[in-house]
Amino acid sequence: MVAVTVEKLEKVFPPNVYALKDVNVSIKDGEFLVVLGPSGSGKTTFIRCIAGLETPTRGRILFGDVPIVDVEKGVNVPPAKRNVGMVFQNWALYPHMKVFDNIAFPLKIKKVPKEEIKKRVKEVAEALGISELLDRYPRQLSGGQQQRVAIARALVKEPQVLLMDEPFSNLDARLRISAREFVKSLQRKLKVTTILVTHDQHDAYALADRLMIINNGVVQQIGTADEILNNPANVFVAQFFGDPPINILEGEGRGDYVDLGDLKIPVKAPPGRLQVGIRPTDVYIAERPMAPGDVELQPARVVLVEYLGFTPVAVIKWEKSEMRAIAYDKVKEGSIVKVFLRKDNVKLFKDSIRISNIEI
Ligand SMILES: Nc1ncnc2c1ncn2[C@@H]1O[C@H](COP(=O)(O)OP(=O)(O)OP(=O)(O)O)[C@@H](O)[C@H]1O
Repeated sequence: MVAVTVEKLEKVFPPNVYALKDVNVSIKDGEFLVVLGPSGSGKTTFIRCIAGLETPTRGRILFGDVPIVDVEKGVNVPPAKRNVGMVFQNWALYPHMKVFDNIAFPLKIKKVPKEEIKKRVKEVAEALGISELLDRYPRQLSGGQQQRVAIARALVKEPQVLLMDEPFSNLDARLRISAREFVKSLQRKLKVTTILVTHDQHDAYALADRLMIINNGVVQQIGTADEILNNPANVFVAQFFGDPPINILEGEGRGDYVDLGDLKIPVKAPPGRLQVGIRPTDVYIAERPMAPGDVELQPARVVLVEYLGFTPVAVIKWEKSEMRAIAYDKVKEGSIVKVFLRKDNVKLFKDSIRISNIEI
C-alpha cells in the first residue's frame, strides 16, 4: 500500500480555534496507527485532513513520496483522487439501497464496468463474511453486520489508506470486542495502512501497532502501547492511557525518596516539587513481597474495594495520601494492610513532564 507522512500540520478554524498544532507523524506502509485523545482534542480534524474533507492551514501530507496537501505550494488533491477508504462513526449506509448497492456505490461513481463491480463486491463481501447479506436492506442487519458493510464499502475501491473515525461507538460492549478483533485481523490480512480515531483506550490498546495521543490539538506522544504505558511523556498521557488509572501524587524530592508528607516513596528523586506516578499494578497489598526488589511502604487503611475484571483493586489511604492498589490477599474495607511497591516502575514528573530515571 503506501506510507503516510504528516509534516507540521496545523488547522485553525475561524476565528481562532487551533484544532491541530504542528502535528508530525510518519505512518509506515501497512501500519495500524490509532489516534487517541479526549473529546475535542482534534482527532476527527486530523483524519478529515488526511481524507481531504478538511483543508489544513499549514503543513504537508504525503502518500508515499506524493504530496496530497502542501499548503505552502498550494497542492490540495481532491478527496476522490486520494484513494482513501473511510468508515465513519455512524457508518452512514444508504437506507434505501440493498447491501450490494451500498458496497457497489463507490465503484458506480467511478463508472467501473458492471461485471467488474459484481466481481469486486463479491470478493470483498466474502472477505468480510457478509456474502449472504447482499440482498438485504441496512435496517434488516444487526449493528455488527452494518459495520462490516460500511467497512466493505470503504475497502471495495482498494484504497491506499483506510481511515476509521470511532467505528465501534454504535456497538454494545460484547460486539465491540468482536468487531475490534475482526478489524485487527482484516487489517493484518490486507496490510492496508490504517488510521483509526478513538477516545477509547481499550480500542487503542487492542488495535494499534502504534498510538498517537493527542490533546488540545497537540501530539503528546507517539509509540507502541507498551512504550507509552512504561514511559509516558507527561502526566496527561500517564493519566489518559492505562486501566485502572495511574495514581498521581504531589511530593517533594529528597534525594533518596519522595516525601508525600504522610508517606515516603523510596526512589531516587531530584530536589524540588515532583509528581509521582504509580500504576495500581505496581503497588499491591500482600503479606510479603512478590518479587525481589519490591519494597514495603508504611501500612495503609483500606477505604474501598473495587474490581478490575476479577482482580480486586483497593483504594488505600495513609493519613492524607490515597492510591489504588491491587489486592492479592482478600481485604476488608476498614482494615490496616501491608503494602508493597515495585519501585523500579515508579514514574516521576516535574511540572507534569516525565523525568527519566537516567536524568536523576
Ligand atoms: N467546523 C468547525 N468550526 C469551528 N471549530 C471546529 C470545527 N470543527 C471542529 N472544531 C473545533 O476543533 C476542535 C477539535 O475538534 P475535533 O472534532 O477534531 O475533535 P475530536 O477529538 O474529534 O472530538 P470528539 O471526540 O468529540 O469527536 C474542537 O475544539 C472543535 O470544537
